Amino acid sequence: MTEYDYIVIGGGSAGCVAAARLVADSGGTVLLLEAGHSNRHPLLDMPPGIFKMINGSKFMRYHRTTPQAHLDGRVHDIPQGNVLGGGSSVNAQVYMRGRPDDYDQWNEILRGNNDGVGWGWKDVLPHFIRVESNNRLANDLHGVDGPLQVSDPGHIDDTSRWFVQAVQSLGEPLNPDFNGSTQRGVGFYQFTNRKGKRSSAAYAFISPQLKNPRLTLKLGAQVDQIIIEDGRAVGATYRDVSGTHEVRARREIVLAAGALVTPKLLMLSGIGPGAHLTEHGIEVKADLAGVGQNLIDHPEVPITAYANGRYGYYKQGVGWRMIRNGLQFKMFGSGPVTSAGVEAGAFVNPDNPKEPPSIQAFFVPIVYLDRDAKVEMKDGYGVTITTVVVKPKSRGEVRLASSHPNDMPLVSPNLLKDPTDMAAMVAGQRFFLRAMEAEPLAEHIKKVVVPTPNDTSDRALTAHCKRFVKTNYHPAGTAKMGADGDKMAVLDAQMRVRGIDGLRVCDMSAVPNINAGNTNAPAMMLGDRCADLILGRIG
Ligand SMILES: Cc1cc2nc3c(=O)[nH]c(=O)nc-3n(C[C@H](O)[C@H](O)[C@H](O)COP(=O)(O)OP(=O)(O)OC[C@H]3O[C@@H](n4cnc5c(N)ncnc54)[C@H](O)[C@@H]3O)c2cc1C
Repeated sequence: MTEYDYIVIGGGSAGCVAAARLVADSGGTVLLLEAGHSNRHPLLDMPPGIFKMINGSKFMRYHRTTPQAHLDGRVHDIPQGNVLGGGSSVNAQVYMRGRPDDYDQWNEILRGNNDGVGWGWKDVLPHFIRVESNNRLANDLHGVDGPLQVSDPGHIDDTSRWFVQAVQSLGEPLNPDFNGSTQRGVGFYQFTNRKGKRSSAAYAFISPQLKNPRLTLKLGAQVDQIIIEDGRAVGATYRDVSGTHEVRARREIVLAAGALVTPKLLMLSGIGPGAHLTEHGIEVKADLAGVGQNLIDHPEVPITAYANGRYGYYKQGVGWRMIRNGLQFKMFGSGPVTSAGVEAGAFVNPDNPKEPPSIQAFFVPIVYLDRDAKVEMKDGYGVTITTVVVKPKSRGEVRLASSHPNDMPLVSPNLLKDPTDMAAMVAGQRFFLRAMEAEPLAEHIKKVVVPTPNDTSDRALTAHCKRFVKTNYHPAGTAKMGADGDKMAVLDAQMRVRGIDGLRVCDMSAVPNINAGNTNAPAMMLGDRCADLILGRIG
């Protein structure tokens, strides 16, 4: 049987960062087990490749929700990365951290019994900075020499500029840095790519370590279980094309299989709600009621419109336009191939602009609906604004379908179930329907088709949201850190699984609450911090 000092399970955004740091700084050996494919593929490298993959690709694992009663029984997809780099290899690359108060809230939750480990903004900011290499911003909030390439969009479509101007005409300020001193406003996002190439966790963190003899990377290695002996995590079993293997960890195991699979693996290993495990014939090693609970995701609802001219990215990825764009990129390193397909966005609070933003918006220069949106729409030139509730109150859960590792977990995200989330989303939809009617965007719009703009009553917009709400791809919180007195806490402030030695969780499962914004950068921060905790460099 093979032994390593550390085993990292899941080579996604957090797992790659943690593994790379442990290889570089611990002096020990590290085994990184990743179930998915290699990240070396042109579609993954190209910033807009996501739009070719989102509706069907081997690089994604398509989780399905259970029927959502509050959405009239609808079932929707939750795609997650199935590739080295995880979400960071397939995502839309928007670089976002959230707000300082997101992390100060975690700190409050953990205050009192945190072993001196702070989780406030001042504690996490150094990790964001260390990871980052920004191509425009250099100040006390941004890093310029980290491994992760963060850049302004390589190409900006005219429609994105019209959107930014339209939202300003509604009274929102232009924001040059959504990760700066204030989140509110409209502007152009920054992205985890550079010069037309994605900067995933795989490229930024693992590639530089590939020749390091202390790193062993196994792809296509699906972990089935963590081996627990006498209350300590000592190894894992995984399967690949050559069969089933058992590996051992001398020091620690770090679990980072993502917020939907991490709780499944904990439960398959006997760590979770006792009654639920017993129901599936699994021996209980640690009765932790919180495993799989507290599932948080950002709900997203589209507004789509046809354009009255040949605007946006429709057909830019097929036929002669694809050849022209490819040539432009090869010869000059510019053009649509350098855009992630999303360039502009906004953070607003339609109910009270003086309060922190409640809604994030993404402007997409195509007609864009997910594969499970059951609506007949003709192809054509157009644009989409998706609105996202940034601090949702709804909570869902992940449970086991069976004790068989091949079965996907049962996922119930309960998006928009809490009435305050629905009210925020309806207000967001109403606000951005106005943006579609504001100049200079309005003069290029032929017709808004989803939702029907003729009826913006609460009743009609609520029905629209129930019909179209889907994931913004940010599941989180299913193995949360929490204080000693919190019966639902799975991890302590050092990301250690309560009641089990030698096991930490460092992916988006670990967060007590979701940050107000996209989640790739926070996942990388968690991976970096977990490595520091293991190395004894915090607290
Ligand atoms: C389509 C899409 C678009 C997104 N867009 C953005 C965006 O623009 N900006 C942003 O900031 N965030 C975005 N996100 C979200 C962000 O990428 C994720 O929140 C982040 O990558 C999560 O990191 P993680 O480490 O928690 O999990 P992941 O990155 O999902 O890593 C989990 C890893 O574990 C592996 N794994 C799973 N099961 C097993 C197993 N049994 N054994 C071994 N390995 C296993 C998976 O293959 C995966 O590589 C997007 C996500 C998706 C899917």
